Amino acid sequence: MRLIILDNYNDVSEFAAKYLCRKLRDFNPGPDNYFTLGLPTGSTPLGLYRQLIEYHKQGKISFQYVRTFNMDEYVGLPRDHPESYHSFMFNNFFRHIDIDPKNVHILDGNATDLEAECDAYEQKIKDVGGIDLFFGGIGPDGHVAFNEPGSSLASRTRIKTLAQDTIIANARFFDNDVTKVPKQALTVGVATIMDAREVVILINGAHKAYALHKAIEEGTSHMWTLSAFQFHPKTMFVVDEDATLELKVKTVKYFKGLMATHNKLVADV
Ligand SMILES: N[C@@H]1[C@@H](O)[C@H](O)[C@@H](COP(=O)(O)O)O[C@@H]1O
Repeated sequence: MRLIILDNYNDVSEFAAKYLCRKLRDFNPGPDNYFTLGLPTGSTPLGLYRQLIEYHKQGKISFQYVRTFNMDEYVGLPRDHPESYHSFMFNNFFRHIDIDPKNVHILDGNATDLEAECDAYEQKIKDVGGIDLFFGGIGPDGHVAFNEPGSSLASRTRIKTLAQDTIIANARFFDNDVTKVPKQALTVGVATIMDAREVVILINGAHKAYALHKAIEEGTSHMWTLSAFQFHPKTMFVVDEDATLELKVKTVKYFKGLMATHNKLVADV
């Protein structure tokens, strides 16, 4: 595991954006060599998306040969609803870069057969050879995508009923009215993300500090689904200072001591 501790949210976003630039440069995508990216929604990745749009404008990054798979989507929310994850992704990212919309994959929460939709999504990921890099965020209860506490760590893409904590947390996007938040979502499973060749989780804010502690300083538990990544060979957490408030001083000191090495990951961007 890598734990990158940065001063604030802007630095987290910039580090993540530079990391992807470097990754793509090294991968050198082309018509016969697409890079497959897993993407989250939520307020956390907004800074990353803004920074990537900026790098795209500066000609530092192209998404022409990138295909994407999003983590999740609400069930029953019209696709053009401003809070659907379809709208979120196109408004905040895809519309501003050179990705071909046919290379964008987002679960359809209005499919007539939701289970078939989930199975087809897993299959599509397999068919393209898996995900090279999955970016993720977390909820304050340590959920990743919509893998709520108690989700199987072997879970695959499926329908999930949202936990009350998540409904309350996401009410801010629905006029602060919990009754307007959809109660179900389609989500990739923990195992779907575990299959990615690399996972990068962005975490900021004191409200997520306890989840980070549970994820990395204690045992693996399905009550903190983020902790599953202790078994992933290549996971990186990029976090701000506030998110480390519940960590041991020893943990923080150790990883801060590695910053010179970590900075090399984003050098020359
Ligand atoms: N399904 C999404 C998660 O993928 C996301 O990580 C989480 C955190 O959102 P935020 O970044 O706004 O705190 O929100 C939702 O529950």
